[in-house]
Amino acid sequence: MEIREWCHEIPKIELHAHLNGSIRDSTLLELAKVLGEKGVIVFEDVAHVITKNGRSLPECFKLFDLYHILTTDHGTVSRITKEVVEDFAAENVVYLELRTTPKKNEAKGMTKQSYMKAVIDGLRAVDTVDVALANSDSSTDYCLEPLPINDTQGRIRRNKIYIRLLLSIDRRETTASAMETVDLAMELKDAGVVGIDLSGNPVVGEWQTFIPALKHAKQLGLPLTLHCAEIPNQKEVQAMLDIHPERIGHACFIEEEEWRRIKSAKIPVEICLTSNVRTERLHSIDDHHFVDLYNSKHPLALCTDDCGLFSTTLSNEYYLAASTFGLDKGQIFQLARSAIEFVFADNEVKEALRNIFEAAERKLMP
Ligand SMILES: CNc1ncnc2c1ncn2[C@@H]1O[C@H](COP(=O)(O)O)[C@@H](O)[C@H]1O
Ligand SMILES: [Zn+2]
Repeated sequence: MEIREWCHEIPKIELHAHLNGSIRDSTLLELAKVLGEKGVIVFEDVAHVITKNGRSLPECFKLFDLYHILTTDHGTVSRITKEVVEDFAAENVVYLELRTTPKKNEAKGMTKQSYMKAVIDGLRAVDTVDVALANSDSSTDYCLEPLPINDTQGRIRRNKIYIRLLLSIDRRETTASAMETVDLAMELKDAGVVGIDLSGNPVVGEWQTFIPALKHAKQLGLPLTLHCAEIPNQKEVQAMLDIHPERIGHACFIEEEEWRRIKSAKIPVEICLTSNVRTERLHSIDDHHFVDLYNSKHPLALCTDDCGLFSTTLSNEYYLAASTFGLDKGQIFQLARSAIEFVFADNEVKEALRNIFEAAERKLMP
């Protein structure tokens, strides 16, 4: 089997995917058309931006503001969640930690709670794959059991995807708003929320603003993953490491001294190759810090970040790593499997994932 196809076939774990960055282009265009007809936006202007290829980091954040206009109602939030999960499942992603920023929108009668309910409703509506969402020790309220479906030959065939949610704090938020998100994450623990992310435009916001909420999360036992060093900011990186995050994302502009800390604390790094290349975080993919981390056996996981925005898939990220850095099938499989150890879900899920990879190894490894 060709390596590209094989990267699609192997089970994969996605740890860094933003809901609104993972929307299908076709859905965005459809939503834009409706809002265009209502006169809320000018469709032609928006269509041009959605289908554009290269995107600088500042352009990405402008685009997110547009996405959020397109997706601000409960029904649309449920729809995009359902589609995003189905798309990841179609890439043989067996565990997805999906992150999203709970949003308040008074005009739409939306609260952070009702936004998250819409996300969870979207997970319930998934019908191409079995969704395992509830923590094993929780009530069965959120246990999702969609009906079996037939494959093209009429046989009943179901794949299963484990989903866990991370609630994101946007760097534009106030301390009070960030605190509210952490409390909501705690409330929704039984519904599959397993941690907190800090994301948003890296040139926006002061680190001090987020400290109370991040410390609060720590005290509540919620693991943290932080968007770290997407732009050079050594002071902030140091402060981020002081808070002992369970994982970090990107880590593009890290000085030697901080790498030493990250490596000695073995903090897993979520690597987003296409995202970093597209947003011009490095001169060439050959210079990516993946190489140093991989060679020094540092814990890392390949992730998509925003598969819609960057027109990628997790299979493609594995193929990119294989073809750029010369990894063979055995190394790629091991890389995919190693991500089990960095998921925020409990040991029971980790054990189930180990079994999935063991079965896949027998089937797919030469
Ligand atoms: C490209 N690198 C990135 N760096 C930082 N934050 C990013 C990001 N990509 C996405 N987001 C964050 O995720 C939000 C969209 O998903 P949700 O509305 O939460 O579902 C963006 O508004 C931004 O805050
Ligand atoms: Zn991200």
